[in-house]
Amino acid sequence: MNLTAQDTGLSLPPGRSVGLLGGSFDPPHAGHLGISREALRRFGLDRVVWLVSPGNPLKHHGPAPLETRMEAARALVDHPRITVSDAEAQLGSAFTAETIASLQALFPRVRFVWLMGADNLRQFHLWQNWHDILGRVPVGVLARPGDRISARRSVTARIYADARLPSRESRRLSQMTTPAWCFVNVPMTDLSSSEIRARGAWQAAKDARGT
Ligand SMILES: Nc1ncnc2c1ncn2[C@@H]1O[C@H](COP(=O)(O)OP(=O)(O)OP(=O)(O)O)[C@@H](O)[C@H]1O
Ligand SMILES: O=C(O)c1ccc[n+]([C@@H]2O[C@H](COP(=O)([O-])O)[C@@H](O)[C@H]2O)c1
Repeated sequence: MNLTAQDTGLSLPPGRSVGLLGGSFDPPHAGHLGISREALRRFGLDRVVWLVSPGNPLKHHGPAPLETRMEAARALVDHPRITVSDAEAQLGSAFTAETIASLQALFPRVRFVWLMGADNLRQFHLWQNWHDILGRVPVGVLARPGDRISARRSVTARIYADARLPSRESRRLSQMTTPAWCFVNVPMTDLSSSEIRARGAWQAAKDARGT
């Protein structure tokens, strides 16, 4: 990796707490915005970065082109402390553990927190080097309709039960020694990219822009 911190386009001041919300964002929607705002507040973060992924290793559908998803994400984000980034594609990493390791090497004094919806906690133990992710960064999990209970009963939740930070202490998450994770109940939005794709709304938007 010959990339510098500047090449990533991310301006992340040392000492700050930065939440990383990785996703396909195919397309981005109000649910992503909602959990990002809640993560800023509930986990006491200075910034949330949307890491628009080249592709989720566990999903088999080919996502829309990265540039189309980046453009849609930028158009949707309306918050000064939420940033949209294609750093993962620049880093050339397909897996989250690798992405986090690279970002930590580029921004050694930033306190990163991995963010995800409850659906991802349910299958987190299938991710590559998932123990390594939990060893590297605290993980903030946000409620998602239909997944609150299964997430809390997940393999990860059971194996890392002792590393769970009670939700009333969620603002301490970024300061915690790893492994640490915290599940917060937040106002939920019943939106998903797959449902939007199924409705054909994303295709219609892409057609309208000619992409
Ligand atoms: N409505 C939502 N509530 C809570 N978390 C969400 C919501 N939508 C997305 N997320 C979380 O945001 C991150 C990125 O999600 P992603 O881009 O895959 O969107 P998605 O709606 O989950 O897509 P798909 O329907 O294709 O699975 C994931 O951690 C996911 O759990
Ligand atoms: O690293 C892995 O093995 C891995 C497996 C599944 C998902 N992820 C990451 O989880 C994030 C959410 O994925 P998605 O497609 O549900 O939006 C995104 O950043 C993916 O790269 C990562």
